Amino acid sequence: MNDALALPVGTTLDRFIMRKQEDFPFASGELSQLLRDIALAAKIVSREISRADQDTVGTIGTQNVQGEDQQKLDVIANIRFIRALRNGGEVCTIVSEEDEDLIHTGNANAKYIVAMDPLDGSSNIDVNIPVGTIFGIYRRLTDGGQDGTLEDCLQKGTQQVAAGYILYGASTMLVYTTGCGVNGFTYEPSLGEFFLSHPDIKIPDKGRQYSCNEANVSNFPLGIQNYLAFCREQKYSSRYIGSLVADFHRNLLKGGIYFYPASDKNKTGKLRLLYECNPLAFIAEQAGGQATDGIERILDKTPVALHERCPLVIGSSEMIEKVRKYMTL
Ligand SMILES: O=P(O)(O)OC[C@H]1O[C@](O)(COP(=O)(O)O)[C@@H](O)[C@@H]1O
Ligand SMILES: [Mg+2]
Ligand SMILES: [Mg+2]
Repeated sequence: MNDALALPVGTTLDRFIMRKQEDFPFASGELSQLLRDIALAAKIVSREISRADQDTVGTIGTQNVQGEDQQKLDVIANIRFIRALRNGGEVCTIVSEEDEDLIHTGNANAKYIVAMDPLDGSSNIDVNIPVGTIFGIYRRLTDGGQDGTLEDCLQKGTQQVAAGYILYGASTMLVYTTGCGVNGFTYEPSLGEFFLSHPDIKIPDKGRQYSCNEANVSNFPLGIQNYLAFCREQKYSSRYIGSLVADFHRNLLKGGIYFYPASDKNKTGKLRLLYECNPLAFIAEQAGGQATDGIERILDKTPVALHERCPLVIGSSEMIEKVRKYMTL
């Protein structure tokens, strides 16, 4: 039973989390606290992003494990989320896009693992285009008293206990699920609070927008090329911000499809299974949509490496089904 409908728009995130916890008599409050820790880090990063001065704009001269130049805000966001999760005490180990290896927080008895993309849409930071943060939360498999292990971190997306994203756009929004529907909260900086603004989000079964980097189309799988031709025939609108969180968020609210398929340039796609595809796939499905690699359900994939990539096709259910048909013709 999703009780979000019982809580009016304007309810604070804190109150919402508390109310949700009441639905789970055996809940111990640790996941609730973890969600609050994430919201705290989001408020700080939102402030950093809106500053846009020499401390936050530009590259930092280092590369991450993906070989991408790290933007200052990639590193700032990474530090801020790690610090909030460490100080919060509910997370034992973190997987981050910006760190090659596991980050152990020292909270050896903590129950949770977080996989995160601290700053998504890095190529858009310096030009004031919306960027985001993406996170997936798992319960560890191993006993407490030790750091989380690779086994704890390489769980299927179906094992997520919660997932969400923060969108740093015209306003800062936190959208998340704990497996009982999807809710969106808008940040009010002058009050320092997130307020429920989008209760019980449902993605339309069908949309008229598609998002992909068409520059790579010539070496997309034939099924995807044919689906794109279908979208054009249908006179669907092409919308591509180049920030996954922002493109996904628009499609979540209005209906539509985002895809980043495999191509000659990115043999296994570009996006990372653990901290980009799995969290957004959980949200998409909880909102009534779907997420696949073109054919297979993202959440059923068994991860084998922390930073592995996979093709992503995500959004309105009927559009994902259409892609699957084209891909299996
Ligand atoms: O520039 P491209 O190839 O279109 O890729 C854009 C995609 O890459 C990303 O920027 C990858 O995420 P990061 O910025 O976190 O590395 C997505 O947000 C976006 O959808
Ligand atoms: Mg990203
Ligand atoms: Mg990133």
